[in-house]
Amino acid sequence: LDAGVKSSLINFLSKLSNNNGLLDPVWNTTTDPCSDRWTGVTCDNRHNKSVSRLNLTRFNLYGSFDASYLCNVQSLADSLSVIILDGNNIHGEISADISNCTQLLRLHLSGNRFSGNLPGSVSMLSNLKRLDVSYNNFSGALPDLSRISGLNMFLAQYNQFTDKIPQFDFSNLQQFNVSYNDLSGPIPDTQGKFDLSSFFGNPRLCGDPLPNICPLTPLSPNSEVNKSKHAPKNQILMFSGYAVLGLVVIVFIIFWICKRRKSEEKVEAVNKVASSADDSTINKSKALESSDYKTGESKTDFSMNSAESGLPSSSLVVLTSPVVNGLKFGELLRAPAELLGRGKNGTLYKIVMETGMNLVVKRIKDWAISSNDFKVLMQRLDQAKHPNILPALAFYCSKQEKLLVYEFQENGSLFRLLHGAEMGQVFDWASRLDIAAKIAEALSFMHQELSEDGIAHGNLKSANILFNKNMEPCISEYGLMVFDNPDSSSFANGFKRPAGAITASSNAYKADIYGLGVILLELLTGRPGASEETMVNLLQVAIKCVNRSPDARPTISHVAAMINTIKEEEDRSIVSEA
Ligand SMILES: Nc1ncnc2c1ncn2[C@@H]1O[C@H](COP(=O)(O)OP(=O)(O)OP(=O)(O)O)[C@@H](O)[C@H]1O
Repeated sequence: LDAGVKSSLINFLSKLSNNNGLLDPVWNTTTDPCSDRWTGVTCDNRHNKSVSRLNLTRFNLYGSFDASYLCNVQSLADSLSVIILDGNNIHGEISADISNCTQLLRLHLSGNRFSGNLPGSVSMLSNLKRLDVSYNNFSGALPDLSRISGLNMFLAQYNQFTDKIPQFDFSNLQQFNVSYNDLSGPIPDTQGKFDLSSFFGNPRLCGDPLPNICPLTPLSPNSEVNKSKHAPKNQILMFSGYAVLGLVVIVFIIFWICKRRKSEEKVEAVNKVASSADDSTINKSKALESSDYKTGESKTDFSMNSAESGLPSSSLVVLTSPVVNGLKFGELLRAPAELLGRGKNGTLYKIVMETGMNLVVKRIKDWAISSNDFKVLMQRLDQAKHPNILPALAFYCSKQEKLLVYEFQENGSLFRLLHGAEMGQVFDWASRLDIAAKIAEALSFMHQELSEDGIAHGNLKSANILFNKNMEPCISEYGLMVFDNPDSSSFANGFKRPAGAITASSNAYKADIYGLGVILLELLTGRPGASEETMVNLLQVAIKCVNRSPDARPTISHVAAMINTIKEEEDRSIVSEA
């Protein structure tokens, strides 16, 4: 390969010092990126052996992304169609040189610490199909990408973008998300293609599909009405109306904040004396463990017991979720409930709220964790957000009772899909591989994000992979590490968990890898339809994951990278076959 390309790649990587030395020994001047298969580099051998893809997902890269090394070297820029740097620790700004990578189809920078503006020069990448800058610290206005007519994915959630949403060519966009930024003003007409979840978390955005209606814009000075002789008087009246309205809103907000503070103080006081009150609550509510929840009209056993005990409604902590704003404990208790399952970790109930929303309450038994540690754990988990992880919406904790509230997922679990009554339905190989890649990515994100806190999933299995309303797989019940006696533990699908799969929290990450391996085996042992080579490759990954020795199991970043490579090879072969 061209020496210039090789040295640009090495220079590019040298700016991204690698913590665990995974790439450095492989990428060096004495080897060839294509013939020696540099990690993360894919070549197009049909066109004079040129570098077509760079996928360095989760390689612990730390440093800055210097686009000039990739995009200012003509022969590299002419062939590079994919740059994926998801899930690293890359910081700094993206230089305008990115626009010289004119052949780019995919630019994925999700889950890093990029900051500054997303440069306007991105809009010159006219071939771009997918742009993912989500989960970073980008700020400033979103660039105008309306000229990129083929763009079908734009993800920018969880940044600090400001100003209005510019015009996009929504007719081609299939995925669009700008939630959790600081955008303002009216949402452009998306042709009804995207729902609330694409825009949530921007308090100053308004208009469809958000519930808040945009305020009427003041008439322009040239409008006919303003030309009338009463115009100045009308304007004064209108603006003083706005001022009065603004004042009322401010007074209301101050009043509301004071009220909230007061109730928070109350909660703290209540929590301090909670232990004695809680004990009596639990004793009462424990009685219901013997009799199941009843669905329907009448009050549930749970509601009666808890109501009697006078449990403070404020003891339910609602996390930062737009889904259940203002959820009250009393509402949960009053709502009809249905027993979904009794697992080894506790009992699960489906709750139908008055609003029609379906929630799930997980009641964990005998978890020897202090209320304070539980709160810290829940808040930490709430900060590590990933689209394929089902977040808890709220939690309640007392000395012995821990409750967790989740959104009910109508589409069921992977376990049900693979082994349940619906197993006859079409569930092709591409979907299985996609699920494997997404679960591995999500778990990799969580392990990395929570590595300092030592929080693993602890009970990863196909019954805990739920499909959301878009049939995206989501890992549920993350972080509820209720460890059991490893000898007695087996998976519902018949795979035996080996002794040592879960023994201590230090080993819990490896237990997650084991759980993932079992899920991969479940995905593999379903119906055929895949290319044999791809299945064998995935099988090899699964076998590595379920190694009896926890130390011999790969890390999650390796697993995610291996599955991604398999998926990309499969995608490529499908494209070339087509
Ligand atoms: N949020 C949810 N929405 C819809 N179904 C759910 C949700 N959470 C769990 N389920 C399903 O409810 C059933 C019971 O869940 P539960 O967590 O009690 O079982 P389990 O995973 O076997 O138990 P444990 O986690 O204690 O080992 C499972 O089939 C699970 O897939």
